[in-house]
Amino acid sequence: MAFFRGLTAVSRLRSRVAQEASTLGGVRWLQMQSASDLDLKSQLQELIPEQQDRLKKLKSEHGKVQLGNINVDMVLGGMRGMIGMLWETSLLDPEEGIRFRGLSIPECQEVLPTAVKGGEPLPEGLLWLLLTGKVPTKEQVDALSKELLVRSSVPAHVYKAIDALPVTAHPMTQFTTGVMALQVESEFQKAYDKGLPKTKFWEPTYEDVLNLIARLPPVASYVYRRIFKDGKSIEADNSLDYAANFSHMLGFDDPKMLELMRLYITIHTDHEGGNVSAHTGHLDSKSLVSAVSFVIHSSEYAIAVLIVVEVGSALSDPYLSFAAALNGLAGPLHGLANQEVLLWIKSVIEETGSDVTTDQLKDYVWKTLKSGKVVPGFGHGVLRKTDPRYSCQREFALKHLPEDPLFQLVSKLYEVVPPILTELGKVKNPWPNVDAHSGVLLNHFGLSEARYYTVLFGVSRSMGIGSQLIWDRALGLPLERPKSVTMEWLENYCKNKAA
Ligand SMILES: CC(=O)SCCNC(=O)CCNC(=O)[C@H](O)C(C)(C)COP(=O)(O)OP(=O)(O)OC[C@H]1O[C@@H](n2cnc3c(N)ncnc32)[C@H](O)[C@@H]1OP(=O)(O)O
Ligand SMILES: O=C([O-])CC(=O)C(=O)O
Repeated sequence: MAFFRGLTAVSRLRSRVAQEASTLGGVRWLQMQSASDLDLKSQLQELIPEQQDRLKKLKSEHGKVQLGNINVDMVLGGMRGMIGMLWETSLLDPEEGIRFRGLSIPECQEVLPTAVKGGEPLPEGLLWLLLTGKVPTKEQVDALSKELLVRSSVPAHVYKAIDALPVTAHPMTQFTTGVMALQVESEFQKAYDKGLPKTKFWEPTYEDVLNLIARLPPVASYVYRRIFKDGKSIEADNSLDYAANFSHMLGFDDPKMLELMRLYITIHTDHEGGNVSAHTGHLDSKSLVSAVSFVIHSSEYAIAVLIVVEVGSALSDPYLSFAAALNGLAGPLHGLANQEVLLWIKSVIEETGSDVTTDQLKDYVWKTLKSGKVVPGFGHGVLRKTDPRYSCQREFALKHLPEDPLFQLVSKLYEVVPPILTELGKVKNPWPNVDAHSGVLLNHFGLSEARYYTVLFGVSRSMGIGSQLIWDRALGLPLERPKSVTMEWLENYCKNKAA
């Protein structure tokens, strides 16, 4: 499998598609693609043996090669910089940001199929790329859109489980509850119970992941309409692609909003494996935590959970893993930051009025810091430059909503916040991250309920976490179980080392 790097890779890709197209007669080639060319699972079936051999070779030839030293700071500092996990779908560079299977965000915007000419990439295309490492044709993307649509029906008990919660429950609580309720349909769990051999684990995992991704938009929009629109839900429009249909079910049909949703879902999918949500999903056994927390909310649902717990800690299915991931995403230092940013921006305006001056903004940032809070949307655990996900959202705003007052405030914050964070002397990255920008874009098109934003993030992240989970099973990756130590152990170790 080719993993493409840099712009040269993009041109290589382009010429490969062009070559094949001309050999077989241009557009006709596209029409002549066989059913298996258009079927994602068949594509994976071909790729998996190759990758299994690759991993085997890596292990046998280079298994003992050292990847660096672990020091005490790393152990005490949240494992920053420690390489400890295989994650095939994306890789994060501190300076240039995320690459999905080797392609940067601008490169994805250039080569992935779009719904409108020159528009934003279709997230189905990114899903195909994450899973196969290959840039799909428009026909492949359309086939995947249809496949997701076919898989998208949600059993009634899911909505009942959500309805068991008070309408005031946080949207993420309601959303995760819906995901947990979907779990009762897990193909993986059924196959595992029947004694499916390990070599075939990836197949029901694939079914679960695709079903999960397909069913998240109806569940997520149900939560939105339940909380903010008096429970009046909107039917899916089967003529639309994944992101557009999601936007439609939420109640937003402006063509620019559909484009925003395509961009939003594309860029939030994956951020290599060490971020809180991806790592939690990968770790699997953490799912038990979310399973148990659910029992508190709904007795109807608790029955499902108790069945799951029997297999959960050994090999959790994609629903359990993803629910665990969502619980991590719901933390304010991670995915909840996009909610926090808009609320914070609105609080600035509340305090200073809409014509906020640079000095007023500086004062407000200092006030936030002095009250012991972080400035949401700035800083990062890995990145050391402006997040390219921020930059592409800024490009979108410059193109579609340059006059929006909140966008202008976000632009002002870009100038004001980094020098202040730098002045603190401890912040490793003073630049904005993805969450600094998304809220004002959504708000512009009428999706102004900030508390809901992390649900959108969750829908998108299912594509990254789900894709890697399929590969985890295909490659037979083992249970993750790093070693922990006590302070006493570290003190003794360091004393002995010094002696
Ligand atoms: C999708 C995402 O998850 S992107 C991140 C979304 N989160 C946010 O935007 C919240 C604001 N940002 C932050 O809290 C942090 O920058 C994080 C959590 C993203 C990264 O944390 P770390 O890797 O620990 O960052 P870093 O090493 O720079 O932290 C050093 C110090 O600077 C502080 N710091 C970092 N960013 C900020 C910030 N935006 N505002 C105030 N202080 C900050 C940290 O709290 C830490 O302080 P401490 O030593 O007193 O505990
Ligand atoms: O990479 C991280 O730690 C956080 C982040 O930006 C993401 O998960 O999207």
